Amino acid sequence: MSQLSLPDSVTLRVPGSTSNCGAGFDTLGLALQIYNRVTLKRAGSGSEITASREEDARGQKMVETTAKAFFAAAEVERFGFSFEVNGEVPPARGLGSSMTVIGGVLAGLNELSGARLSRHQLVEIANELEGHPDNASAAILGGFCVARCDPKTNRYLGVVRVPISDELVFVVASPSVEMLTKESRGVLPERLSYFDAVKSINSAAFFAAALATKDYAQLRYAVCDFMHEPYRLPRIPNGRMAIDAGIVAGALTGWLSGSGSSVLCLAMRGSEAAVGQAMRSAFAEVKIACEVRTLIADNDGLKVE
Ligand SMILES: Nc1ncnc2c1ncn2[C@@H]1O[C@H](COP(=O)(O)OP(=O)(O)OP(=O)(O)O)[C@@H](O)[C@H]1O
Ligand SMILES: N[C@@H](CCO)C(=O)O
Repeated sequence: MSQLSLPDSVTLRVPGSTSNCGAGFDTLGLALQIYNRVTLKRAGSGSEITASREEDARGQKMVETTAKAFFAAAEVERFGFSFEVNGEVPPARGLGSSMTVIGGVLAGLNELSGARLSRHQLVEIANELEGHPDNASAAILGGFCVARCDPKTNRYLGVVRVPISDELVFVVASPSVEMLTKESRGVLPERLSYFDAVKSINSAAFFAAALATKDYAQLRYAVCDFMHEPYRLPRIPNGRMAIDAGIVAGALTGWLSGSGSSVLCLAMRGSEAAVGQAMRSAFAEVKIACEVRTLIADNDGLKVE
């Protein structure tokens, strides 16, 4: 592509996502139809990166780090740009907000520079930045993603991606408390008991196979995690109760979304009102306000608008 035909401005629509899906820690990710839009505008000169508005400043460091990684990987000359992030994905609630920013910046710079990195190359860079490929693969590629990394280097190696039917709904309760992934990873233990690992692998493998083959009846109570939820969920008052109440009200199963603070129930279409009400009531018992959203899966991943 000639330099002359490159755009000066680009907007990316990037889906939020739920990751881990219980025991698929750092491995399973599922894109949801809730979006942020990341707009990048090339600066007239220089290599400065600036937030377009005051409210975008919280993303400054993340955008700078992402841009640095992009320019290095794409081997293109750095240029300055401004950025803004708009949309519905609540920050620090376990719905992949950071990946909407990282994915949007990577794909945006790909467009502005004409570098033409593939989507899998973008996932590879995003995985290096975040340290895990679950949200990265879901946000960039869409659908339900089982992502694989090199066990020695943690380099992203590839993904098995399954589109998810809109018969399934994801009822997400986001309590009013922010939970940063960095802090939420800090509460995890250094070691895991052998049989906690065995039980977790059993649940993650069963869940992925049942979802991929649309054997939905077998998803009931299918999520049992011993890797991260026992350490994180107690930090969210009535978080476990909200998931259990959703299941009693008709959901198939549920989990802590990403690193929290949202909790999520997976249900067949039609039961979302009862499930949402039950989840909201569980948080109301401990006087925690929460926003309840009923979402379906996004099967497209990020898009240039
Ligand atoms: N709309 C936004 N504008 C700018 N930066 C944002 C925005 N949303 C999120 N961020 C950045 O992402 C950080 C939150 O990322 P974090 O990984 O802690 O949570 P998350 O991505 O919402 O959750 P999870 O990774 O568990 O799904 C914020 O501190 C901020 O730096
Ligand atoms: N797998 C990650 C997702 C959050 O980005 C975690 O649970 O920490």
